[in-house]
Amino acid sequence: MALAAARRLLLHAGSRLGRREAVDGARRFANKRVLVETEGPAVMKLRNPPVNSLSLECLTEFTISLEKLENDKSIRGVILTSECPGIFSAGLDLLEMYGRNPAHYAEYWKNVQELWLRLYTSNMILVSAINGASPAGGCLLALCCDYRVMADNPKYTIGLNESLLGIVAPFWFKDMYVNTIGHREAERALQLGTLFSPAEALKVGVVDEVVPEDQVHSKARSVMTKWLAIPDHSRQLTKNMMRKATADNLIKQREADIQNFTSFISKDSIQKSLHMYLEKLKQKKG
Ligand SMILES: CC/C=C\CC/C=C/CC(=O)SCCNC(=O)CCNC(=O)[C@H](O)C(C)(C)COP(=O)(O)OP(=O)(O)OC[C@H]1O[C@@H](n2cnc3c(N)ncnc32)[C@H](O)[C@@H]1OP(=O)(O)O
Repeated sequence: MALAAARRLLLHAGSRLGRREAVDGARRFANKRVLVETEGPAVMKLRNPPVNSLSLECLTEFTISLEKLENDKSIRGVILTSECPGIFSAGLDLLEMYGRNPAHYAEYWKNVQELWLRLYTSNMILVSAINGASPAGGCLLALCCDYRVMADNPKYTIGLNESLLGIVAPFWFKDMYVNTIGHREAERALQLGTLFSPAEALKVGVVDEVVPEDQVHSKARSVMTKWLAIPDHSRQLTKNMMRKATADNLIKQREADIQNFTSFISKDSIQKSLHMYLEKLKQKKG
C-alpha cells in the first residue's frame, strides 16, 4: 500500500519535473535514477550508481519514464544506455531479494514483471547501447531491445548468470533467451550461468554488433536511423507477431509467478546462497 502511494508520488513528481525541464527548452526529463533526452533520437540513461542495480525505486522510475515516452506520439524510438562508467546494469538489486519479508518480495517481483512487459512489448524501437557489464537483469533489459550494440571491452560481460547465484532464471527470462539465441545455446548458457565476453556474445547472438567503446553511441544512433525508416505500423505489427506469445505466457500467470518467486526466494537455502554471493562480492574488493 505504502509502495503504491510512493509510485503515485513519483509519477506526479516525475511529470512535474518533466514539464519544468521542457519549459527550460531542454528536451529532456529526469527523475533521480533515469535521465531521458528527447532531442534527436530519444536516449534513456540509467544512473543508479554504483552499478545501476534495479532497486524498487529504480524499476519504478524506469517504468514511469517508459510510460511517458510511450504516451508521447512524437517519440518512435529510444536508445537505452547507462551513465555509470563500465556498467550497463548489474541486474536486479540483490538487496531487494535478501533479508526482506514476503510482502516486499511480492511487490518487488510485480514491478520487475511490469517493467519487463512494458519493455518487451513496447511499440517503440528499442536499441541498447551496452557500455558496460550486463549480468542477469542487465542482460534482460538488453534482450528486450530490438537491437543490441555492445562495447568491445573484454572486461564487460553479458548473460543470464542466475545459476551462479544459486537462483533460477524464471521461465520468461528463459523464453526470451531461447527466442534470441536458440534452445541449445540457451540451455547450456542458463545452466552454466555463462557471462559472455563481447566477442562470444556476438558469436552466440546475445548481441547484434560489437564496436569500439567510443563508437557505441554513434553506432546505436545509426542503427536507430535505419530502423526509423521502416513504417511504424508494419514494424509494430511484426514485432507484436513475434513477441506476443512470449509476453502472453507471463500475462496469463502473473499472480502464480509472483507466488512462485516469493516462496522460492524466501527459502532459507536460497537466502543462504544470496548471502554467500553478496559476501563474495564484498571480498572481491578485498
Ligand atoms: C523463481 C525465480 C527466482 C529468482 C529469480 C531472480 C532473478 C534475478 C536476476 C538478477 O538480476 S540477480 C542479480 C545478478 N547480478 C549479478 O550477479 C551482478 C553482481 N555484480 C557484479 O558482478 C559486479 O558488481 C559488477 C560486475 C556488476 C560490477 O563490478 P565492480 O565495478 O567491481 O563493482 P563491485 O562488485 O565492487 O560492486 C559495487 C557495489 O555494488 C554492489 N552490487 C553489485 N551488484 C549488485 C546487485 N545486483 N544488487 C545489489 N548490489 C550490487 C556490490 O555488492 C558493491 O557493494 P558495496 O557495498 O560492497 O560497495
